[in-house]
Amino acid sequence: MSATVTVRVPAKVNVQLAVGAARPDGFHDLANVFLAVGLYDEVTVTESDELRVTCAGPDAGQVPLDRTNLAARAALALAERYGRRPGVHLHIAKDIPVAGGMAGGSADGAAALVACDALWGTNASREELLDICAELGSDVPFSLVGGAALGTGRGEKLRPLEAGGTFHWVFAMADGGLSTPAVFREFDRLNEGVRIPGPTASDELLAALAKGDAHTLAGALSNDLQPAALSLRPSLADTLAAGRAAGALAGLVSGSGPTTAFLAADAESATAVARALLASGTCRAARVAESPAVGATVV
Ligand SMILES: C[C@@](CO)(OP(=O)(O)O)[C@H](O)COP(=O)(O)OP(=O)(O)OC[C@H]1O[C@@H](n2ccc(N)nc2=O)[C@H](O)[C@@H]1O
Ligand SMILES: Nc1ncnc2c1ncn2[C@@H]1O[C@H](COP(=O)(O)OP(=O)(O)O)[C@@H](O)[C@H]1O
Repeated sequence: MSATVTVRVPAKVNVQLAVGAARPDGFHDLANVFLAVGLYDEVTVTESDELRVTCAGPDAGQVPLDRTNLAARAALALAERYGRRPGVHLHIAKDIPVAGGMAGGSADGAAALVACDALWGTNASREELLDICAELGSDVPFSLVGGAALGTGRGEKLRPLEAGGTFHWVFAMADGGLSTPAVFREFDRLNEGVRIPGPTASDELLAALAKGDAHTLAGALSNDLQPAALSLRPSLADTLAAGRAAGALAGLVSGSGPTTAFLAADAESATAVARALLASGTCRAARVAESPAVGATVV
């Protein structure tokens, strides 16, 4: 048992996000094809008198440092389950955009859980950790496992998927975030009176993912939340147009947005698309990243 543990955890993009009708509990059933991408946060935990959260990085000012922080909630949940005092300092080195549709908060929750488990020597089983993750949020279990997975239910029930080869992405970060509940509410408003079929994953998309075929994957990318995100943030249409004009195979809103994701044919093309996106003035930053990436890992 060491006095400090650091865990690295990736962001995600949803290569397919099929959304069903609102459930009585307010959530939506999903067919959520998650892919972990190589943009990372790092969470470092150290023994401390009391629970404390600090955060560094360009978006750090937007991260809550109280007990609503998902990293703090994860530490509290594990401590409660094992009858421990949650005395830790959690430091988040944040590179994943905040409220960007890339599951940054979920990533920090999963990372803190793995880090506290190692620091405290609780040796929780994978199933227990996944259980706690699902209590923390719909996206948190995927941040733990990484790679590629199909999330059903509200996204928390995972089936690992094969992802052959490396995919090259460009992420265009927008100014400000979008609230996930607000985007789901806008989805409901836009679909009022519409009969929404049960969400299912596309066989073509899963086959392209398994083969590592970027061109076919590009044609199959889809996000049912995109119209809602565009309705709340119309300027994202300009970013999508700029990325496509710059030679991306395809572009889409990442999850609930407002980050937009572009699939490129190769690393060279990704670099060119990122440069053109930044020059277009339609985003605040453009970053290249590869997928798949491994889930929360002690470093
Ligand atoms: C949309 C997605 C796609 O992966 O990601 P983001 O874009 O936020 O990263 C996820 O479904 C977000 O998951 P997560 O951010 O963990 O959401 P949660 O904390 O579980 O739920 C926040 C709120 O979002 C709505 N919500 C979330 C998941 C779901 N399947 N149906 C919903 O309607 C509900 O209003 C819920 O109260
Ligand atoms: N560790 C964290 N990092 C970022 N945001 C957090 C964290 N913990 C709680 N939050 C809250 O969660 C909200 C959603 O953030 P985030 O997970 O980054 O985006 P998204 O749900 O779009 O993927 C933030 O606006 C913030 O209030």
